[in-house]
Amino acid sequence: MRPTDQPANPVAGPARAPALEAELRVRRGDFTLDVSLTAGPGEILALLGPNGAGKSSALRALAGLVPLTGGHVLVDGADETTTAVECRPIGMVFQDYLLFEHMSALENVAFGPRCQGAGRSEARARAGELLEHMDLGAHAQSKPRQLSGGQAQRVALARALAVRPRLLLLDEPMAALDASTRIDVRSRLRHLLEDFDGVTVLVTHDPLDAMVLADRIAVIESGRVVQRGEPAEVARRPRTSYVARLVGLNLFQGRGEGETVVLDGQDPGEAAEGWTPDGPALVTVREPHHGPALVAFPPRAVALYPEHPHGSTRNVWRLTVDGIERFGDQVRVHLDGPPSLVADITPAALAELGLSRGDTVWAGVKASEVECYPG
Ligand SMILES: Nc1ncnc2c1ncn2[C@@H]1O[C@H](COP(=O)(O)OP(=O)(O)OP(=O)(O)O)[C@@H](O)[C@H]1O
Repeated sequence: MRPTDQPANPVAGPARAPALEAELRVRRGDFTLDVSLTAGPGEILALLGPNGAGKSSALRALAGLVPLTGGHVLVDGADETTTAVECRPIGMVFQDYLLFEHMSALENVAFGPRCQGAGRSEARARAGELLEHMDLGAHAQSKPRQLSGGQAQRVALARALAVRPRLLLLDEPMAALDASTRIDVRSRLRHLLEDFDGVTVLVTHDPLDAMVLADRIAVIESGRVVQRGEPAEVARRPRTSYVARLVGLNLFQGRGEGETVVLDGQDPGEAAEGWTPDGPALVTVREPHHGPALVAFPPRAVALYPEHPHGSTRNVWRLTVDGIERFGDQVRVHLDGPPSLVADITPAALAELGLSRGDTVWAGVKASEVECYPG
């Protein structure tokens, strides 16, 4: 039986104030990780980053699977830094789920509670509740090999939640699924975690996972957090070229001088051919900005012209076509600058312009399409 102080919701844990506060310093060979992570009750924090950035190392350090060379891990205010792995209040879902093949789904989920000292019927009752919650009641007696990828993932999630963790660690939980299953599983996972009042830390290198699932994102590159914020903020105002590529924006670094940003490494005095007062090294923005600045705009905001355009477009650069590729129902044109950027245009516009590699073209972006923020 469930202890009387446990809430009826099978996913919720004890009613303490859950939170994560971690400083993680880890050495793995030549690689050093040095990140701080915090998350509030019920929050899903995504660790997003390229291969080898240190995301899994951070997750494993939280779990106690790799030792810290410095820092601490506080869960609900309790210091778990030196707590043995098996005694930490954590649940973990690995990429390949690691379900026990010889056990049924129910037995897999009941395993953790049994290890925690729950009686057989209590553990099975809890496992049954969780499987029902995961919409897997009909599969309780199935062995892992009889389950689809999405079902196996939900059993793994139920198993991780069965120990009533305060910290749920998900390592690339979508990686083993094919593309069509991922879409369904992604939205379902968000829904399943809605009632979990502990902290979830999710590792992914897929920006869509992070955008759809997470309340907050920490972007890790080379063992450091390079950007953190809510998904919409990260998508709108990327701070590194890696993030800009992920969210599909052109990004430049420069210096704000009022409504003009002078791009780094581009001296307006050494303007290239085609220089105009709104020339290649300058970006006009809507709000005045002073000091180090980042400017970002989407490829679809770039219009291409065979001649210098006349009209209200404030940013006009003469660029060279470096490559052309299909991009959904659009065409992506890679342009060599300064500034080097990508433009998404329609196939009809491409045909009209008759562009090919090496051609020069005029690119225009309205100031109202440019996002400018402190660099
Ligand atoms: N067991 C290990 N011993 C030594 N170095 C390791 C070990 N595991 C990982 N590393 C190194 O630590 C660095 C970070 O790896 P980690 O797996 O944490 O990155 P990641 O961001 O999770 O990457 P991926 O997305 O490829 O899984 C890498 O440079 C890797 O080579």
